[in-house]
Amino acid sequence: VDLSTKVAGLSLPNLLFNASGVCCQTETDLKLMIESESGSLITKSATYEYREGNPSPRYLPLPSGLGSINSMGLPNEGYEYYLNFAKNYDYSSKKPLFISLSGLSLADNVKMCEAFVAAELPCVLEVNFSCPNVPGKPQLGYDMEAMESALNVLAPLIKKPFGVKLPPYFDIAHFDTAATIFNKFDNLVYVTCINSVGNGLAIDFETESALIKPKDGFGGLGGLMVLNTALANVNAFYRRLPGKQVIGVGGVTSGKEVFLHVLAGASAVQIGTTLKEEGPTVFARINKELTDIMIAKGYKSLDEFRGKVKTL
Ligand SMILES: CC(C)(C)CCc1c(C(=O)O)[nH]c(=O)[nH]c1=O
Repeated sequence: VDLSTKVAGLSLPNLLFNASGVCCQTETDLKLMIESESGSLITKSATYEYREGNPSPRYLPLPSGLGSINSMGLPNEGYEYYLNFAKNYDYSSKKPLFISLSGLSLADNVKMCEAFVAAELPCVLEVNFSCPNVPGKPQLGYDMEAMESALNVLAPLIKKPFGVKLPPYFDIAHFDTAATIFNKFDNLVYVTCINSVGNGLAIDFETESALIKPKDGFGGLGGLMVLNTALANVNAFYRRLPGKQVIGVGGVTSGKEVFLHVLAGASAVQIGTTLKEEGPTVFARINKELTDIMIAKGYKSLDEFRGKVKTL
């Protein structure tokens, strides 16, 4: 990600981009990302067919201000829309394009990957493991055997370097098991941690009602409240995946959380809830805040502190 922001003599790579799902479903959204001061952009997770998604209200910032809840239901334009976008993308812009795929079955993921591989484009493919392979079964990221067998099919098919989007893990044994699986695949070159913290429930005190309509109000949690889970997942996989990279996402509201994600080991950092609430100007603000923090702390490059979180 080399869109360096030249500020105060520091020329840092621009490590910020959108969390998949936010400001990235339509060409209009994606153009806003291209025009923003983000370093990269990623598309909304694509399924084989167009999807309307769940009924609204399906996303809300929480009254507490501590985050958000969503049960979007994978609304997207269908994978051919994003394939076409990737075919027309200006790769000389130096702003890397990531394509998120979230097939409703392994067969769908295979068909979508085959189409992108056949197109031989410079975009980077990312498979969303927060999607169940079979409706009603746990999401792929929480079914270790299914995750490994999916990778046994998809990694050789994709051939080029690719990444996976992971749900948060909360058990050290799960970090160990998942990392052992990922280390079997050389072209799996990065993991993105974390997807929203699954199936939270926001209830309004006055109305005594769930806040969002789908799934009896159950939805993925994002924003500041998931920061510490995100930092743990970034650092756990940073420690366990030598030679691979970790993209951090979760809880970024300012340069401070970006700094913490990099300390935890992140090579790039995505913004979800705060981008949804503030809009694409958030990238200029947070890039400046991060630069100011580095100047205050005397750091000249991100490598000086990436992954260098201290322990007591
Ligand atoms: C949750 C799924 C609908 C299975 C995947 C898409 C997705 C959604 C969504 O489209 O509801 N929301 C998230 O916070 N993360 C996701 O990965």
